Amino acid sequence: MDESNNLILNLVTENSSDNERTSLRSKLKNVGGGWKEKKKVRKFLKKEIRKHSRNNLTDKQRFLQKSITTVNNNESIQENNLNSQKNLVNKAQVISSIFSYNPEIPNVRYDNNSKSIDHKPSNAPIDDISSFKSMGLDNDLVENMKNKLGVEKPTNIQSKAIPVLMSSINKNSEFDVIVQSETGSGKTLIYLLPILHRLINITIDIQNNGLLSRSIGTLAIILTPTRELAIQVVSVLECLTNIPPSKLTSRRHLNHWIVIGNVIGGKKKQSEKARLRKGINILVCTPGRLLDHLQNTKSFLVKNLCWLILDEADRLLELGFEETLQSIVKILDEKTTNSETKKQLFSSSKFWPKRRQTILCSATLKDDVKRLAGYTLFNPIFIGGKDDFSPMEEKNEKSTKFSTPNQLKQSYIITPAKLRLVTLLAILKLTFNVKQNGDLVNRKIIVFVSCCDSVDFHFDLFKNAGKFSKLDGEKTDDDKLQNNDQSIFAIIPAKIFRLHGDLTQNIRTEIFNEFSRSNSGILFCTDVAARGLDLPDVAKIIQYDPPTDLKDYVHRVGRTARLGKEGEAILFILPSEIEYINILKSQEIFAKPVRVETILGSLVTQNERNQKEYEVVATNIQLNFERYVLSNPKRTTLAQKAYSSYIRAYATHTSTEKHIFHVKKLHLGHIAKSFGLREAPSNINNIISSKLDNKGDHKKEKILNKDQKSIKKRNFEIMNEFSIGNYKSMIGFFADQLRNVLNE
Ligand SMILES: Nc1ncnc2c1ncn2[C@@H]1O[C@H](COP(=O)(O)OP(=O)(O)OP(=O)(O)O)[C@@H](O)[C@H]1O
Repeated sequence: MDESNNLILNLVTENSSDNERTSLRSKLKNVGGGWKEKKKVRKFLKKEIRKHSRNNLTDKQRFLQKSITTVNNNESIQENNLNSQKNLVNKAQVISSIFSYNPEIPNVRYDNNSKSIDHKPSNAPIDDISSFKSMGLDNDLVENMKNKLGVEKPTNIQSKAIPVLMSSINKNSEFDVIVQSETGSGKTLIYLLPILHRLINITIDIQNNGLLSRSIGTLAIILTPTRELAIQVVSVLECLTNIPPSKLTSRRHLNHWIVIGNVIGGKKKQSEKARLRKGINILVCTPGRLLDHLQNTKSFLVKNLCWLILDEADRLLELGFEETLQSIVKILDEKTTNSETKKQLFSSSKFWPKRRQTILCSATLKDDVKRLAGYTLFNPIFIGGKDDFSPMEEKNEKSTKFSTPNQLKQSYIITPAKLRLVTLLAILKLTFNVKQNGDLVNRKIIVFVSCCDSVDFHFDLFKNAGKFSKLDGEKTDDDKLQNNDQSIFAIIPAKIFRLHGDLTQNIRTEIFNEFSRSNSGILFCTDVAARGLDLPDVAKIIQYDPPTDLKDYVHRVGRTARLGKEGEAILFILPSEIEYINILKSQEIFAKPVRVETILGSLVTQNERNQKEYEVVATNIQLNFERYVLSNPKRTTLAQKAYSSYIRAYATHTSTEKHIFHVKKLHLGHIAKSFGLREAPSNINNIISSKLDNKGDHKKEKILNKDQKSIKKRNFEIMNEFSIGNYKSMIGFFADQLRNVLNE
């Protein structure tokens, strides 16, 4: 007995290391005697641990421990296991604060002298003599744009690209165009305005001869990678084409025959077929649904197609889309051959294109342009925001860097995994705590995470955890002590939203519209919201998980600082991911470091900050989160799923970044904390290993092959809707990863 006693006194202190605890565990296993004797020893040990730990605690630590004890007492999960020696050790681990055993934060320069940022907006409308009218665009169209969209002066890229597209009207040739420019610089209008200008003038040229009606079929197809973007483009088109009737006879009808519509999946195909049969002249669509209709809807008329637009072209090229895109182009080539009637129609006005024109645009068109151009474009001209326009060959010689708007303030915060959740809360609190004329200012924030399950988890946590003790728990003394922290949740006066590819289309559309319209809110989302979405007045982007592809960094931060407006973006990285900052620098993306202590310090007053009182408050917040997560099996499952999907999504970083973002580098226990869990779920590999257990090599290979095939089949469905990291959908992916490891 004495021996055991010494053992405990030596090992279980607040500062005892993991090794020491492990050694205790192994020694306890060796306690001899019958079960009664063992039970006695264990009981004694538990008592001694508590006594000793209590004696060694400072006031602050005692407060923390008290909170934890209350939490544990309330939690059946913990209680069920209380008698096992294994949990005695785990319990000691729980006591360790989120501020201990964290990896060292790499030394970075926190001064403000790092490369100064040119704050002059780079994507704003330009203040010179150029105007939409001087580009030759139709007067009524320009007026309508001014009245309906408030657009008067072109942006830099618009003043470059629109005249190029317009110039082909009077030439005997048509050229394909690639447009690359910053996010929020107005690329949508670049391709829409010239098309509408032509259609209006065609209407004027050949009115009353019966050729123009919606039954002419689809004249323009605009392809977008997400349904939300398609819906957005349709709404811009509807504004632009809704031109009031003119008194002038020649212009009276203008574009009354132009029908706009979308086919985007997630809706009944039958109703889409019926609309296509009647005729949709400008069709906005996602690739999968378009291909489906091209293959299966006989009445879908594309023989007169004049324009093919690939919005966010590089994304359309990525995994799951490229094959679809090639099939689309092939079918369109076959179906748009010249016939006599078509020749007759096209000779009726000089505004008809001489041949089908293709336009590509994105903020991140780089090396993939050549590949894409190979099968979609003919002799294209490249127009860049910063470069002057040049032929494609020249463009391929240059290596274009990604560019983000000049006025965008970018920063990063190196946060140990255990501190992530409280740091996120502190940033949100800081952002919403800004006052103007005595009132809290409204803010819209987007928080990007890597997977759908993580969106669901954070959405639920930030929506409900603050109300938790009032709703679910009885008020204890500790709750009273924590009252201060309850107000921390309450201080976020914003509605919480979520958006990811796993939600039904109706809900997605509803959320997208509501967040668009509201002037305050926090949107947790996957990269489904990264591309092309024009959500007005977003003040800040938080990349809580770094993107798995550098391009997505540019698109994510591009949801703010649009059209010359100000904006902020902050990136969370783990200490092990610091090299990512060099990757950003190599692309001339300069972010300034922010100290995690500064952010957490904002949770308390200036004075308390100096005494590190914020550690107490932050630990308490974390405890609230954990208590919320563990209080109900559904919430625990949500957290576990989010944790597992996070790990899987982490494994999808591109090969060039694998040395930075490697699952092996993650401390799983610490990551679990960031999902409000006290330990890493042990079933992370179970999904795959249970499938493989007790199977011979041949069978294992068969299972992996099956998974491989099914993931390919699902590629389009899953990847194009950005639902990566969904717990179920990633099983196949994980099998793929496992195969790679086995092959290595
Ligand atoms: N010249 C302009 N003046 C004022 N507003 C404009 C102008 N051009 C476009 N806009 C508006 O700016 C917003 C952003 O435009 P758009 O979505 O086309 O940008 P983008 O370059 O395609 O961005 P992203 O790369 O993120 O897709 C839209 O609301 C659009 O109506």
